[in-house]
Amino acid sequence: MTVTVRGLDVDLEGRPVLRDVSLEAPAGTWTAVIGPNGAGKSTLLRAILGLRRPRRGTVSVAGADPWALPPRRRARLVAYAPQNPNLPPGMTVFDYTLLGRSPYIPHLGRESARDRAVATEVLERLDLVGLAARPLDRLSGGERQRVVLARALAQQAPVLVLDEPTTALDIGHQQQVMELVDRLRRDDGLTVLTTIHDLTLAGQYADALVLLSRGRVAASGPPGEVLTGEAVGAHFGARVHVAPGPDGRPVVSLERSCGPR
Ligand SMILES: Nc1ncnc2c1ncn2[C@@H]1O[C@H](COP(=O)(O)OP(=O)(O)OP(=O)(O)O)[C@@H](O)[C@H]1O
Repeated sequence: MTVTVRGLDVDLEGRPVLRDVSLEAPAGTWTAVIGPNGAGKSTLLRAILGLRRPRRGTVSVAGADPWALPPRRRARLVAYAPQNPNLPPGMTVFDYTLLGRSPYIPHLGRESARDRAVATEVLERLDLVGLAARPLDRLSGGERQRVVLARALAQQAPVLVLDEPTTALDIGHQQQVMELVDRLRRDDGLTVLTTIHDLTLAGQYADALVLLSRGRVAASGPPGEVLTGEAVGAHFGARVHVAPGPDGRPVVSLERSCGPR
């Protein structure tokens, strides 16, 4: 399902946070929104989720305005793994994952065997089965992050929105999560939108990058075009070396200044 944003302005507490932002994420593609802290990346995702009302411009998910959709219909269309979710202490990993099935469970009804099977399968795919009975407040940071992703995947929505999905993960789990999302994108045609600070990881997995800077799109397109040393220098204030990796996608490394030892 295609996600389209056109000429979006969002204000928060009377301050402009997004200005004239446009992007198009065709069905079955992965778009990564990158940019420095405070650039407006999470706000853009929240506008796409229908959680922030634009001052101007439009958002369309599969032709629908997410702001206007009833929450259950919206949740069947778009799944979201936030950066800092509210995790009810005491709730188990399995029950939290099962919350992803809420849009399919009738009001005052109970989850079905299929809902439980979907939750179990997602936990298996994320290496979390051994933690299924563990309360959320007794997990490591990386385990918590994978559980939040598990809940979003259990939602089985055609659009997956992930806000910084790998920040707390070790390199093995980063690869596991990125590969899993990429497989779902290819096999089930999911449209993936993610913010991500690791520019090399963004360039490796995304079909397109959108570089946000001070609330505006500074560049967008294939990773090799967006991730240049000049752009990273200008918008992140970082000195980096960008070179094509083995697969031709850009690898971004920090350049250390050569001072006296
Ligand atoms: N609820 C809010 N009310 C007012 N201002 C907000 C609110 N949430 C975020 N902002 C401001 O909006 C701007 C964009 O924030 P946002 O969280 O979208 O940035 P970001 O690019 O995701 O940053 P980061 O990389 O640090 O997560 C920031 O200046 C932030 O202080």
